[in-house]
Amino acid sequence: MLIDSYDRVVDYIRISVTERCNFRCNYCMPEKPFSWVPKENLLTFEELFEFVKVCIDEGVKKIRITGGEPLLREGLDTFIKMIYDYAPEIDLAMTTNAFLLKGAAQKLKDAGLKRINVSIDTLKPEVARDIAGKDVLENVLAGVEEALKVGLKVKVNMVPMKTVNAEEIIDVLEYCKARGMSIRFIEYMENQHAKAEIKGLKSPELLALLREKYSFSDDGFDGASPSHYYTMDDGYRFGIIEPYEDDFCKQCNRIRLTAEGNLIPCLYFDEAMSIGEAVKRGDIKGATAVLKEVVRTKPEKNRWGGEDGESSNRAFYETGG
Ligand SMILES: Nc1nc2c(ncn2[C@@H]2O[C@H](COP(=O)(O)OP(=O)(O)OP(=O)(O)O)[C@@H](O)[C@H]2O)c(=O)[nH]1
Ligand SMILES: C[S@@+](CC[C@H](N)C(=O)[O-])C[C@H]1O[C@@H](n2cnc3c(N)ncnc32)[C@H](O)[C@@H]1O
Ligand code: SF4
Ligand code: SF4
Repeated sequence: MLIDSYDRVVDYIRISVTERCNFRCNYCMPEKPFSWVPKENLLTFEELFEFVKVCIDEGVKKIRITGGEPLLREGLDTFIKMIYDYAPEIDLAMTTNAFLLKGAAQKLKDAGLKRINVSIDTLKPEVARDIAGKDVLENVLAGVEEALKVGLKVKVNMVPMKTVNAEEIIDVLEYCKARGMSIRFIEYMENQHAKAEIKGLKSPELLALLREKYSFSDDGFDGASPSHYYTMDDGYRFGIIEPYEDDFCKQCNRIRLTAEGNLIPCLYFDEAMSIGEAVKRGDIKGATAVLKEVVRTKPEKNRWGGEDGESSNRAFYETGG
């Protein structure tokens, strides 16, 4: 079992399979990402799988495939099937922008993927174009319908931003509710890659807007999720993720792996250790030692808040969110 120095069990790994993306969301990526990881530095799915087996053998129970946009990586369904065949009980999930999902959903479901989290920031085509840098909404919504049709569980993530999509939070919530999908509003995190003018909506502002229409109770946190949950009178549940907070860090159960094999102990921490070289030369013992060291050095909580709050140079599209 992987236990960190604060007695937290680490049983969730988020694996970014590419940092590339077919969107340029202005809160996540600069218009021209400067340096993509060269293809030869990426871990192949076979190499990744060798490491995934170690993680599962060490007690990992939840694996999330993310990116960049994971659906851009060819052969993803084969990778998912490798994991599923090795450990069918794993909570195998993916976070995606859904642009390519319509054509991929059935294959992914057949391969063993259980659920997906989709980013939907707006239901207006022109707003989606402004955020993502191209016309994306039609494909995204078609992808979501297909995922539901093939039986994947779907959650939605929305980043509410002032003067961009704040007025749509009820519409997006209702869209999700009508389809039985839970929604989590993610507070915008400032970062050096995002468009400078963006101003995110903070949780109290969001709650005030939602209270104008609904009444709901505060359920607090649920397990290890960073999301704070609320239940409306009719039983529908929505969440708010305040990544700057650290009250959910006590339950933290996760580490992150980038596409080139950097293992990150905490979101937005600059520290990372590479398993890439060890895995590439077939040194699984070496990779396991790095995994254990990363878990051992996992910090108690993030360092964003407070007077000496820090930020990271690493972008969401590199860490996988
Ligand atoms: N501060 C902080 N924020 C996180 C962490 N994990 C996820 N988030 C935030 O939540 C967003 C959405 O995460 P998802 O990719 O949907 O994954 P998840 O929340 O683990 O999903 P579930 O397994 O469905 O609960 C991320 O982009 C982050 O903004 C974390 O460990 N710390
Ligand atoms: C980096 S994306 C990767 C997966 C996929 N491309 C997607 O968009 O779902 C993962 C999550 O990070 C969130 N994200 C990206 N930049 C963010 C920011 N600056 N603040 C808050 N959330 C952000 C996205 O909304 C998305 O839900
Ligand atoms: S949020 Fe996801 S879809 Fe948007 S640019 Fe970042 S990685 Fe791509
Ligand atoms: S901020 Fe770091 S310690 Fe806190 S939940 Fe996220 S990864 Fe875990």
